[in-house]
Amino acid sequence: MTHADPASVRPRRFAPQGPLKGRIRVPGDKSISHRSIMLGALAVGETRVTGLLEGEDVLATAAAMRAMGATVERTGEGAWTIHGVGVGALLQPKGPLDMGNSGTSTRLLMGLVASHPINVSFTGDDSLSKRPMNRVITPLSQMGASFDASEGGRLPLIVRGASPAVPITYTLPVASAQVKSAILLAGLNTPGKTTVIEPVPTRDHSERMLQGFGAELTVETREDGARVITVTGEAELKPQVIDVPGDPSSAAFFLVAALVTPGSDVMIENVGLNPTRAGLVEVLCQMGADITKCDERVVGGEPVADLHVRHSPLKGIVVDPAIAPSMIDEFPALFVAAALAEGTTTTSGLDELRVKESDRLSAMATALVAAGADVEERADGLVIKGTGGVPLAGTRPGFEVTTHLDHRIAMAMAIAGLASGDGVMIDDTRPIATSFPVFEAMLDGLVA
Ligand SMILES: O=C(O)C1=C[C@@H](OP(=O)(O)O)[C@@H](O)[C@H](O)C1
Ligand SMILES: C=C(OP(=O)(O)O)C(=O)O
Repeated sequence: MTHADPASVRPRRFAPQGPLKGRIRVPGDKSISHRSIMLGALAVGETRVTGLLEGEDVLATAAAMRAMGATVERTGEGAWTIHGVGVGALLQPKGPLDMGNSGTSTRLLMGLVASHPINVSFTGDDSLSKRPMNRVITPLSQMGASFDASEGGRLPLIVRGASPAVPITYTLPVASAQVKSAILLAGLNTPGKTTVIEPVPTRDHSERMLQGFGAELTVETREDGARVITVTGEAELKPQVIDVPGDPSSAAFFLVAALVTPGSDVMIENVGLNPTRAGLVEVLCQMGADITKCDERVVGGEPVADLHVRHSPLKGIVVDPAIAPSMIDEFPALFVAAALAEGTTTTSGLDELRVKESDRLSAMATALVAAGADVEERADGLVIKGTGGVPLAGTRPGFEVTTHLDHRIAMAMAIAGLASGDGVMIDDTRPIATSFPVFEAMLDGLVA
């Protein structure tokens, strides 16, 4: 999709609606879907995946793995089979790999390519081309790969893989599961042991899935809380059958929508609640949310539950910055909840939000103020004085929220529209398809 094409933008006003009622099942987890395809493409034999997220980001990963030799086929809704090439056997793609809007595809695939004897060119849309890649270029260069990147370490860029690559021990300077995963994936085809030390735990889907595919991978937690993750290279991965749980980052929008819309009562089925992802539910409960975890179970090696959520009066809190990595993509949704809560919500330690698909601190502050909220933007967080449940005014006629090619800004502000007097006008809903193509249909179904 070319988000940049002005002729095809899809603006929409999200109007106030009655209560949200019913049961929904959000699509599969984006992080796990990317990794299922990548590891399936490296295992010899047939990997079968169900519940795969068929969003544009994951489709970009699928296309890239095909271009490097794997067979990746859709067999039904969310059902995919992958025949991998084996670790070390990725092929030189014929042209550039278009990563679209997806940071995860880009950084993880840069890791995979870095230890293969191939040269790969990566391109992306305007949003992705602004995002920092030096965070992966630095460790992957230490492993022997070389890079021709655009100014400031950005896309478009070329990765020249090293063969053999050199194992490293690397301490993450930023809390980033993408950087961690890029190094571990590079380590798969590197002789010896590659170690990543993460001072602050981040989502651990790569570790879980690498172990599931049979890689030799150990995780130790040091006394200071840092995690030391070591993968042994020249691995042989065994194909798997994977059922992808629902994405908590997608469920987040419906949790907040139900909480802020009077009379709402919604069951969200099959939501992944890996502790490295479940921060939002904890923070919302601290704010007074009525959320019950039902039928807790394990799906695809990940903890899962059905979440029963009912409209609740929320109160503002000071959000502990230590919880940020476990809800890093959920802050846009949380900011909307804060705008409708009683009292002040203070967030900090969120510098990473400035380098996502957009600068999410600035984009959300601007958007919420335009919708009538009281927001102060600080260097590393937002301070939001809530209305105590009184609907926001909504955007003025002729004004629209700019989503900056950022799906999460679009969805968060769509939810704000439900709890507003005049609704919220969004400039372009197309970015939503990167992570949650059925978002609007699901929302429209719940308020019908
Ligand atoms: O590893 C992943 O799948 C992801 C890691 C996070 O990014 P960072 O590693 O940049 O924090 C997150 O924001 C992104 O949506 C998905
Ligand atoms: C940051 C996100 O994704 P990515 O980094 O993969 O573009 C996101 O989905 O919120």
